[in-house]
Amino acid sequence: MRIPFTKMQGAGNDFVVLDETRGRLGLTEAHYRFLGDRHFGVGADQILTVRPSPAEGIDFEYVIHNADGNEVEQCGNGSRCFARFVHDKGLTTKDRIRVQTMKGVIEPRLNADGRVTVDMGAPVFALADIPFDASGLTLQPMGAWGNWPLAIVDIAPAAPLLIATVSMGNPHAVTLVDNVDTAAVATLGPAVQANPRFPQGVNVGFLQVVDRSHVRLRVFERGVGETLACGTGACAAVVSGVRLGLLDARVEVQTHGGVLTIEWAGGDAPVFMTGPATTVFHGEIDLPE
Ligand SMILES: N[C@H](CCC[C@H](N)C(=O)O)C(=O)O
Repeated sequence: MRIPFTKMQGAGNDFVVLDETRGRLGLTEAHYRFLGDRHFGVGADQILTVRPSPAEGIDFEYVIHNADGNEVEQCGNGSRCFARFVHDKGLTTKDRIRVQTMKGVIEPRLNADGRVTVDMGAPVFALADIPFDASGLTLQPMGAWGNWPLAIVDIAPAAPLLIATVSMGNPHAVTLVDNVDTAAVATLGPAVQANPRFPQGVNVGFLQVVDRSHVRLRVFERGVGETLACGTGACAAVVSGVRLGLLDARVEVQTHGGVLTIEWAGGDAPVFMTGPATTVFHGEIDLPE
């Protein structure tokens, strides 16, 4: 079956975008893996599928699959590209779009400067909702780490790693590093992901605080590996930094793929993410049977 697609990227996090507003394509997990494959398919970190409104007051549904073929709850950079896609394709004339994802409703807004701002909803900290299995762990105030539970996860090589866990709809573990350029992303990322205390896996963020309104971030993403940027990861990192008393309410996040601006007023306030959304090319591809 030959299908049309649009290749997009947001701060270097790249996507294949599919339009199912006029009917389902009936893709399998293997098809999503093929589309994400950088050698045998198109190549992307995630595959985003746009579907019609599922309910009154919602404009679209948006389904996200990682390159490994698994469906996931949320994608921040993808939500900006989704908004650019439906607007540029004439599927909506709205600049503020309400869209249902697996884990809630988010609201991207197209700005005059070409960037997109997304209300990503409020962060979730309850460990069971990450989910993180804290059984047998002693969670206690960790001095400078503030007075909120921090998971100490014994990660080989035999060194307890301090991480902050938070959900933006999808699971995140954030750890502080002195310099993202020398952080052991390729080894610690998979090690944290493999830890059985994350029963649904986890995106692992490596956060370097430059000052109270500027950070650098690398993320080893669930289902992909390290990406050039991770939108929900940037949200999770800034939220963790604010809760640790290290960051102000508006932070510029420098990633390998570009800059994201994250704003969070604390508590139950929603997290706002602003960043680029770029169409790279349109194409067609024959899917393997
Ligand atoms: N890998 C993530 C999904 C994509 C997140 C990322 N690309 C973003 O921009 O938020 C997960 O499995 O939860």
